[in-house]
Amino acid sequence: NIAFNVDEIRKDFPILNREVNGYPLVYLDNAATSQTPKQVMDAIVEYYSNYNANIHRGVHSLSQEATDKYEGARKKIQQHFNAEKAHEIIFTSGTTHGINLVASGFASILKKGDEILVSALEHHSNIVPWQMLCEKTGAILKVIPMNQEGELIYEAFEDLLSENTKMVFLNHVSNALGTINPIKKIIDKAHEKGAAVLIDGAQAAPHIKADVQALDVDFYVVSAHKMCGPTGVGVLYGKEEWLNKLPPYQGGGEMIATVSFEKTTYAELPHKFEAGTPNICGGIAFGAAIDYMNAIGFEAISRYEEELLDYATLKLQEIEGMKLYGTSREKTAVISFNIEGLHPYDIGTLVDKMGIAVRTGHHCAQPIMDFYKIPGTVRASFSFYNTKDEIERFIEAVKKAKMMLS
Ligand SMILES: Cc1ncc(COP(=O)(O)O)c(CNc2co[nH]c2=O)c1O
Repeated sequence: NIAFNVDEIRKDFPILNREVNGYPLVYLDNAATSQTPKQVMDAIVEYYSNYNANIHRGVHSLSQEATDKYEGARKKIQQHFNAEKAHEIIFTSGTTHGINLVASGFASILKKGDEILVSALEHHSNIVPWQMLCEKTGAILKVIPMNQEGELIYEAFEDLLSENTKMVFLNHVSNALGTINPIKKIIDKAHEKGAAVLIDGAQAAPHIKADVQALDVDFYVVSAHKMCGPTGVGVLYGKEEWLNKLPPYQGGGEMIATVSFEKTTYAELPHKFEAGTPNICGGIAFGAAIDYMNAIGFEAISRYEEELLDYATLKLQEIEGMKLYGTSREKTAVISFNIEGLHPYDIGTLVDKMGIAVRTGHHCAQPIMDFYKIPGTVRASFSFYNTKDEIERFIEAVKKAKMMLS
């Protein structure tokens, strides 16, 4: 890994030099989407400049080149997540697509009265597909509760588990609070009851290098745009045994072996789940993003982001009326907060006038806001290319916004 030098790293992100409302941009909305280094942009330009062609089955050289690069990216992603086989990596359009693919597949497995467990910390994209599945199958959705610190209550999870539990799904990291969930413990416990586990890794992927074999997880989903890649592409990792049990998600080209009006047979993994022309460039650029982050190193990224988180937390807590949500000791560099008597939306709008980009609202995690009985929060989420100077500007802007609103 290269020595961690944030000033050198920032040179890879042209957008960080721009101004917003006459101020230098301070981008602290990384949990929504990360910024894109020029190494990833170069991979996109290179694809469309030199080897854009439709993949698989093409007999011409350009198609073979594009296919090799696309399948090469799949292998890179397989190695990154330490999947046993490349065909356990299914390209998707992102986390939401991956979750819907699995939930849809379980419609042919679950029956009335089966139970599926979801955590209270989930993003809507890891709640709604499962509610739709329950509507279809008569399965019962049960919720693993959270505590005031924004952590799952493990004992309650154990109590909810029963012989009827067929699936457990939760995020590796909460997008609204930053809480890192004890997923290995949960996976092992769920497997004791024979339940399959899907982990939503969208928010973990930019901070933690998940090892799917060590976790023994059944499904793990991520989006490229959370980890320096482009939007519109992600992957679903699934254990081969599980992916072979699920029916195809979409019908069309690529996902078939033979088609006749009498009978159609489906392709082997991974193509069974990859109908139609995929986001070829997106998949290749995702591979470039993984190379980029691994060159810096997740250990170095994690250490640096922890420094940023501790510093920002300390400085925010100096502000009178500050209330932080998500105070687990195990968390990534995400801070959700409110200031007594002020609406998060007003704070977010005012700091934007000073060039600071944060997100306000329920963050597609309304059950968490309901738990805390609040309409939403201001969420600042940091990445390895943010600096302490930017945190100081952010804190000053919050203080100024508070003054203007009081
Ligand atoms: C935990 C989690 N799961 C799933 C998703 C959906 O990912 P997508 O399919 O790539 O959209 C998100 C996106 N989270 C956010 C998107 O904008 N602000 C956020 O916090 C997320 O944070």
